[in-house]
Amino acid sequence: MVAADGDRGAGVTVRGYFNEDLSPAELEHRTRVADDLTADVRRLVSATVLTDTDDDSVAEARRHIAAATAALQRRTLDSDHFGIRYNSDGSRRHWGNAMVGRRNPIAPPMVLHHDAERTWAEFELGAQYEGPGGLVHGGVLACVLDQVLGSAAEHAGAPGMTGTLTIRYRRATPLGPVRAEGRLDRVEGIKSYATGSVSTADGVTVEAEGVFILPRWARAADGDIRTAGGDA
Ligand SMILES: CCCCCCCC/C=C\CCCCCCCC(=O)SCCNC(=O)CCNC(=O)[C@H](O)C(C)(C)COP(=O)(O)OP(=O)(O)OC[C@H]1O[C@@H](n2cnc3c(N)ncnc32)[C@H](O)[C@@H]1OP(=O)(O)O
Repeated sequence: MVAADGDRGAGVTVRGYFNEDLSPAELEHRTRVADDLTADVRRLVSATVLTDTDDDSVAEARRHIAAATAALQRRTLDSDHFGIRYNSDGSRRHWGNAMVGRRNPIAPPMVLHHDAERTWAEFELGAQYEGPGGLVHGGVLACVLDQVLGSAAEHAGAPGMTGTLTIRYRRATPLGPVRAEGRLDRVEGIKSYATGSVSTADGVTVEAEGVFILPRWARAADGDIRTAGGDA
């Protein structure tokens, strides 16, 4: 495994990977704490968008939020990002990820499932993801598809950074439950080609194609990161 933010030699620096061996009990504990906290903050974000209460109640809420922020900041990570934290057995935590991070209230969250052919997630895009009135923001849908297609490529053993993502918005996507899915279509050397879609109960609303490229620094990493195991 590569070292945290380490120099890989030959000038190759990999940011954002932290070896942090956690026991199963500690990992289970941290997972529960993270899930509860993140769910609370997600409710707060949604309530912020949808509140129609009086000024005194807003002022009261703001005092509580300031106190909650101060409590969380009593001790913080040594880095300015969560990164990819991994155990030596290869299991990884992407808890800061904007789409799937379990410690990130910005993430919808999408829980990804995989089978031999596809990666998919079924989840809710609520009021905080609005673009046009009552509809999901197109950039959010691009984010969702970036993640699902990228994860499909990664899960199929051909990970890469997004080189090109092409999105076709076929119909508007109403806020509410959606399904996103992606699959790896083919691999050409360091480039993985994936396709996928977002759909609602009424059918496909968005289609996407992505080219995911194994970056130079990962090619130099002797497959260390590429061969890492599953997510926690
Ligand atoms: C185990 C290893 C892990 C590897 C890393 C995986 C990380 C992800 C893992 C898991 C994914 C989970 C899901 C994640 C989902 C979200 C992903 C994101 O949000 S990623 C952030 C947004 N994307 C960027 O920030 C990229 C910024 N761009 C770059 O870093 C480089 O430009 C990069 C890596 C795309 C290519 O740079 P070069 O230096 O490695 O490669 P050169 O030598 O320039 O090009 C190689 C080949 O690729 C083509 N190419 C280059 N850029 C292209 C592009 N944008 N589109 C299409 N082809 C491109 C070139 O024409 C060349 O092709 P020819 O060999 O000549 O056939």
